[in-house]
Amino acid sequence: MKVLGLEGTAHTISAGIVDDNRIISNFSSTYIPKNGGIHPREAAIHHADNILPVMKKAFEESGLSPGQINLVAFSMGPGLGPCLRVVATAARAFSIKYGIPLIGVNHPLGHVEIGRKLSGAKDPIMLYISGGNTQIIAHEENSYKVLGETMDIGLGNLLDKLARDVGIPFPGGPKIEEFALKGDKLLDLPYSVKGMDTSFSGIYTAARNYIGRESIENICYSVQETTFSMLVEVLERALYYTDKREILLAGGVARNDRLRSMVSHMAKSSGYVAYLTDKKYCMDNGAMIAQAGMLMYLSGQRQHIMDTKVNQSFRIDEVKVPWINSKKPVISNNRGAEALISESQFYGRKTITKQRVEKEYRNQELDRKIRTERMKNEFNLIFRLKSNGINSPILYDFDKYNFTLVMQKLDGITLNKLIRSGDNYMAVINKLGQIIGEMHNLLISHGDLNPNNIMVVGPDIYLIDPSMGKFNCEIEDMADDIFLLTESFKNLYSNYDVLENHFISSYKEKSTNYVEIIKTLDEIKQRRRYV
Ligand SMILES: C[C@@H](O)[C@H](NC(=O)OP(=O)(O)OC[C@H]1O[C@@H](n2cnc3c(N)ncnc32)[C@H](O)[C@@H]1O)C(=O)O
Ligand SMILES: [Fe+2]
Repeated sequence: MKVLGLEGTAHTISAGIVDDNRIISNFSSTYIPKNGGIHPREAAIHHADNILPVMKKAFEESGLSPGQINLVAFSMGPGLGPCLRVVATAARAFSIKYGIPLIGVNHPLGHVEIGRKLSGAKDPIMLYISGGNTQIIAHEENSYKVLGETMDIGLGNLLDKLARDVGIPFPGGPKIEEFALKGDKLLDLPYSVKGMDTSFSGIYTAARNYIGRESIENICYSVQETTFSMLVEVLERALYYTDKREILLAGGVARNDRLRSMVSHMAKSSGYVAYLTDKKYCMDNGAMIAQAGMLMYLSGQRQHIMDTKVNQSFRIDEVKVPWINSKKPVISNNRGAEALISESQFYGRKTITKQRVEKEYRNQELDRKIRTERMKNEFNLIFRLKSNGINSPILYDFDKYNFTLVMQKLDGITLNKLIRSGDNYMAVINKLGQIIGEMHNLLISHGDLNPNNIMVVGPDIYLIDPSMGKFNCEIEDMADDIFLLTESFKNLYSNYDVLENHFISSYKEKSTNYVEIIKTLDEIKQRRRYV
């Protein structure tokens, strides 16, 4: 079948035509703001002025006439309201005029589906990075799940804002990449990873403060090294948790060669296969919308014109994706997300040796800094937890030169496995709420409170790997812990709100500050992109 795709969520208006095998044509026009960021109304005017010319060009290039099209797809969201409405109106008009079906497509779905199509990836972990989004996505059952994402701005947005601060017009990413090639000094920037979530606004503020004091080349270099390392780290964690073997890099920022090489390097050294979307189709384009629309249509999805209302906060996890057959995750035990784990013995006791190995893909100075901090932090926080009566493995040895910790081997099952096995876990959830409440009363946050870091050992619950946690933590850190845990319930269990409610109610029994913490939790949920 032949599908016309129309895209215009933000800066670019584009028309693309695909068939079952290939991209037949694609044509775009990008709005460049005269000053400042994208102005939604001006962008919409640009799109309205240019939608017919780009469609005409796409048809000319394809050699097809509009009457030969079988389906028209358009990006229904997320994006800027006025821009979305221009595209939706054009798509509806085309559908009515030529009497063909109309389908509204989720924009991020377009990015990942064109990437899969062009690269041949089947069931990858996807790192989707654009101006508006930064997400780690994986398919499970009937939809794509967002395993982690930015807690504030998209990485592309950071790059565009930083570029604008030094007088570079949109899109800033490519120019930042050029400058970064000439930088070599790593400036100190916050490294903001929590579980599989990231945040970029603190990095933007810190980077902006270097303007005028450090060279623009070194600022760009440091921003890229830091943010890309964060993303490859969360990508690696996602691969570990899901046990998928393929990686797909998509979205506008995926054009960046340094990022591409870091992802390829990580994949190669860990035995994964990296698929990188063809650079030509990383930025917003009509072909990607056509491709996603075609898959939706072929899987039997139909929309009446009344169902095609634009949705500025449309999320990829709301779409049904039955065309992928993803395997059930199997968690491997011998390789942690960021460390080698081996069974060992310490004076006759069964132990685990955890070594944080060098990550060759990232800047070596940054790598040593992260590994040292994480290892020390894990040691200190486990010690604090245990001395306050919260179960955590006994520590036997610490070798800072080899980045190694030796700790008690726990004979138990992770909460992740327990929930997936369907065994009775409600009592565990209740108890966990109390433990986390007590931990927060001690002003300790865990930093990566996901069900893989919670071990159930007989009647007891143990917390493992608090290496990203904090002592003397803030309310925000505590709320982040709860956010991370309850979000991961969503990916584990369809009745996740039951788990969440049980957890929160037992947490409230113990926490002395829960009113403020829950208030902050609600703010975090609101702050999340496109919620
Ligand atoms: C909702 C939708 O409008 C939005 N689209 C979007 O942000 O445009 P996209 O084309 O996917 O990505 C553009 C971003 O990609 C960045 N970019 C382009 N080339 C780059 C490069 N070589 N290095 C780094 N960033 C680059 C740009 O600076 C810009 O921030 C999205 O996908 O979230
Ligand atoms: Fe995009």
